[in-house]
Amino acid sequence: MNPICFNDITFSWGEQVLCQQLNLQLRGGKTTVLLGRSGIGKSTLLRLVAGLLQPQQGDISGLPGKVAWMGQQDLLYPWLTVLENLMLSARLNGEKPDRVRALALLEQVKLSEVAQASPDKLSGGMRQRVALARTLYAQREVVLMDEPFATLDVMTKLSLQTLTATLLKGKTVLLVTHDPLEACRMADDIVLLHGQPLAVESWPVPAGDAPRSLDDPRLLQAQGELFSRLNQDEKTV
Ligand SMILES: Nc1ncnc2c1ncn2[C@@H]1O[C@H](COP(=O)(O)OP(=O)(O)OP(=O)(O)O)[C@@H](O)[C@H]1O
Repeated sequence: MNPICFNDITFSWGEQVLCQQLNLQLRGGKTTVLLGRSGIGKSTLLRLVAGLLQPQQGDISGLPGKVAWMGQQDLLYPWLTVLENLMLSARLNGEKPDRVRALALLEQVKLSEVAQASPDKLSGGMRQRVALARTLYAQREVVLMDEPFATLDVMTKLSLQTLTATLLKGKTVLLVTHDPLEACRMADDIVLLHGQPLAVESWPVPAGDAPRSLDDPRLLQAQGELFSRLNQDEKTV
């Protein structure tokens, strides 16, 4: 699978130069986590990849025509059932909805029993599982995730991390998060963002494949080291 490359990207919000001739390569078929203090520019980079923003200079290469997006808000429609929400992209694209595949995905995220329910009847964690199934239904090679678990309680978050890392294996995933533990559990590659204009730093991931188990003491040690590094950045602001 192709890498996604930021080639000499310059982007400013008015006078604020967010990045200047930024170069970054994301491995194809792997999960890259972007970490950095609040306001550093993580979401802006994600939106540049999604094509929602255009750089003033440079380009991003290696992208397929369409990418999937999963954010903090699940954007489920309450007037559609869970199953209909899953298959909505097919309807919007004028394709025949694949009910069998949608039901199989609901089974993978352990929500078969609520296929005909309204999303309004589900908990926050269940709704994000529907959003994950909808992301998988779209069958995109590239998945962009902007803090998808930020609003969930810690136990729900941990189980969603495991499910997501398992089901998205093999796709090119770019995940923005504030959470060092999430990064250490889910990443194949970790990229730290510092400064303005942005500089990127590659950070070592803990041993083993994602999703990494909480039982592994190396995970908690790696989380601590990453937390200290991020804390240094906070102090310099
Ligand atoms: N629509 C906008 N117009 C002007 N400036 C913006 C806009 N969106 C973001 N910015 C600025 O760009 C910078 C980076 O914002 P961005 O949302 O990308 O950061 P972030 O790292 O994702 O932050 P957080 O972790 O808090 O979500 C911030 O200084 C922000 O104020």
